[in-house]
Amino acid sequence: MGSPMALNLIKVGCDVIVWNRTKSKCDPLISLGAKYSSSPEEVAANCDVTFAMLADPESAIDVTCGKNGAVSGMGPGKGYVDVSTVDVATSKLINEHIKARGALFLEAPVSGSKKLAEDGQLIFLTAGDRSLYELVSPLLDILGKSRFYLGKVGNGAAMKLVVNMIMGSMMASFSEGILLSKKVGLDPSVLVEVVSQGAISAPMYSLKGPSMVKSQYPTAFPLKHQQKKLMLTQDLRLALGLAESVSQSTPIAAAANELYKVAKSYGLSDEDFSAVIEALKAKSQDTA
Ligand SMILES: NC(=O)C1=CN([C@@H]2O[C@H](COP(=O)(O)OP(=O)(O)OC[C@H]3O[C@@H](n4cnc5c(N)ncnc54)[C@H](OP(=O)(O)O)[C@@H]3O)[C@@H](O)[C@H]2O)C=CC1
Ligand SMILES: O=CC(=O)O
Repeated sequence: MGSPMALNLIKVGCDVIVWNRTKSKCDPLISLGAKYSSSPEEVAANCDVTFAMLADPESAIDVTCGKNGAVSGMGPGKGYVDVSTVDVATSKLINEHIKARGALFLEAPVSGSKKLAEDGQLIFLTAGDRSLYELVSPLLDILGKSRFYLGKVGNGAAMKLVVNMIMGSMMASFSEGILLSKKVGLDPSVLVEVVSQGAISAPMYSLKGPSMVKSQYPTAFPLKHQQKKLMLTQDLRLALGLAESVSQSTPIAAAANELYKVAKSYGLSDEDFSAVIEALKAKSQDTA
């Protein structure tokens, strides 16, 4: 997600300095004009505004607050925008560390997949320092199609987790429908078409349904990332934690989460999250 976002900034002529743990992934950006710094600290020291796009809460904290982390390069007049998906507590922790250096902080997780990042069509769910939000709005408008300012730090993270919780449950339910339609002798491709025309139509169903019917799961939002955690399961887990923290019952999301865990155990971590349907196929065979 970070690469296409940086690329879009380079394309419009922004001065971009990049860092990534695996440096080779910066090379295409460097060849297109980005400069490279050897640590998050150096990036932050050399930039007015630093964007972070990291896998999960652990890496977001490490890259910000760890050794040679971005915090060490921050200071008054600078801003830190974390666009990673993290939980509320992580975002608040990062905010505290950035603020302690006299800098501004904005959390800005994104809704949208790799293709939407490439196309500059992300949706930003921001919260934190309003003045930083206003300062970076022109950049967010290059990277995305809409932006929401949601108030105090934590609200952006919470909104992102709620959205992905709904998405995870929707995909699990859609998978059940595809398999049930097939089992009762219907053509699941027709089901996808019917759904696309009605009140429950969703771009996600129209986009992923045709390949799910063919048991293909071209990866857009991976079931997992390199660290062997399920990306969506991570988001569902964080969303369930959020619900728990306010005693909100979320039985549908909890059931969906179990399915994603089964999908992982079937070795589907590298596939798109729509591969959760395979977990249901396997379950049906188990009980046949
Ligand atoms: N993919 C998607 O469709 C969407 C993803 N998101 C969110 O965006 C974020 C990034 O996702 P995505 O780009 O797909 O994930 P990737 O796995 O492709 O990228 C993760 C990034 O985090 C870095 N990273 C991971 N662990 C560490 C660590 N311990 N220290 C330093 N760097 C680390 C990786 O570095 P390295 O290259 O060295 O491994 C890489 O740059 C996640 O929070 C995800 O939930 C949000 C919306 C959509
Ligand atoms: O986080 C994933 C997305 O599609 O949004």
